[in-house]
Amino acid sequence: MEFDSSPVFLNSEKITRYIDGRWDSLISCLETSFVLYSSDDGQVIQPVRENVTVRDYNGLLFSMPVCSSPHEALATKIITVYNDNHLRGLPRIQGVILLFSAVDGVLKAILEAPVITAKRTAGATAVATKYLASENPKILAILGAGVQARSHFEVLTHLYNFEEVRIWNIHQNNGEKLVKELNDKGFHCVCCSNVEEAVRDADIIVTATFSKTPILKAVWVKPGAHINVIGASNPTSQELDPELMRSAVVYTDSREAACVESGDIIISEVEVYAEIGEVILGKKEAFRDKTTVFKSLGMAVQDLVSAKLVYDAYTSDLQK
Ligand SMILES: NC(=O)C1=CN([C@@H]2O[C@H](COP(=O)(O)OP(=O)(O)OC[C@H]3O[C@@H](n4cnc5c(N)ncnc54)[C@H](O)[C@@H]3O)[C@@H](O)[C@H]2O)C=CC1
Ligand SMILES: O=C(O)C1=NCCCC1
Repeated sequence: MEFDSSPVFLNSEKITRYIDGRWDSLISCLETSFVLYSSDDGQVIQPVRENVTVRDYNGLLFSMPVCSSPHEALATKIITVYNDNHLRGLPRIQGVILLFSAVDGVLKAILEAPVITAKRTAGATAVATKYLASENPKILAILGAGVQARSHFEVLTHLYNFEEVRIWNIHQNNGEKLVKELNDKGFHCVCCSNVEEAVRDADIIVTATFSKTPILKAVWVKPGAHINVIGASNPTSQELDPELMRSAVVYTDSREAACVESGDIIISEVEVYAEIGEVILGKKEAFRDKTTVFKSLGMAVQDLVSAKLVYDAYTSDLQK
């Protein structure tokens, strides 16, 4: 019997076709992935990711393997993160996700990683925000104007009807460019010239930068705000002032990863109160009235469920 073992290759354009406009499905898959990860029953096996430093070029290589029994799938995301790539006119994050069957080990698909990384990170934030933010948020502030800033704008404006969306970027011209791009699509956003102005009275704040040192201070943040911390994914970088970290209830995606990868947690010496999966499971409380931080590191299981969503949509399209 012939066995066609060739995996399909899904490039960014194809992935966009199968994932765009599907925020609700993606958010629901990601919510499930948080629950599976934080359950104690071993349905998801996900070691802390490995990384290799490329010292000469300010780069990193990450390897992120995972097995999810309920999905009968294995995946590994392999990405490079090159902080100086904007100077080369290249994206900072590049790579692929390999999706295998857990039943027979067959490699089903190779998917370019950037679009899924952008969407699943924002989708994961959406899940955390749904549980942790105040019920009727009016002001959104986004710090950063890159890939994650865009996907976070998309998902959070999909979930909420904000009265105001403010964007700040270290290079104001890029902040203005993003604001123009969004306003041309019919939104109403404003570009702020400093962080304090951007976050004043904000109900939801997203930090999505490559800053190594804190950009957001406790005194600027409204008590009860919810902050999604997307950048600073290594033990020596911070986006939040330690005082702010200490004044908030801190949630994360993976406690195990946070304790070795998050500078915001390690340097501030704060306790992680809960994984967001534990909140969804009802094992830990969602303190909506307090200032909350969701420290997102990014998990391989998020890539697995998102890659599977895209792959399943692609294969079912082929059968039509
Ligand atoms: N938690 C997660 O699952 C994931 C986190 N990330 C992290 O999110 C952050 C943003 O990633 P992308 O949007 O893909 O990158 P990007 O390159 O598209 O955007 C980066 C933004 O950071 C700004 N920036 C750079 N240096 C800065 C500094 N010193 N201070 C303030 N702003 C600065 C840039 O102007 C730009 O607006 C990175 O830290 C990345 O590692 C990325 C993917 C997944
Ligand atoms: O989960 C991911 O994907 C990433 N996390 C932090 C660094 C860049 C990519």
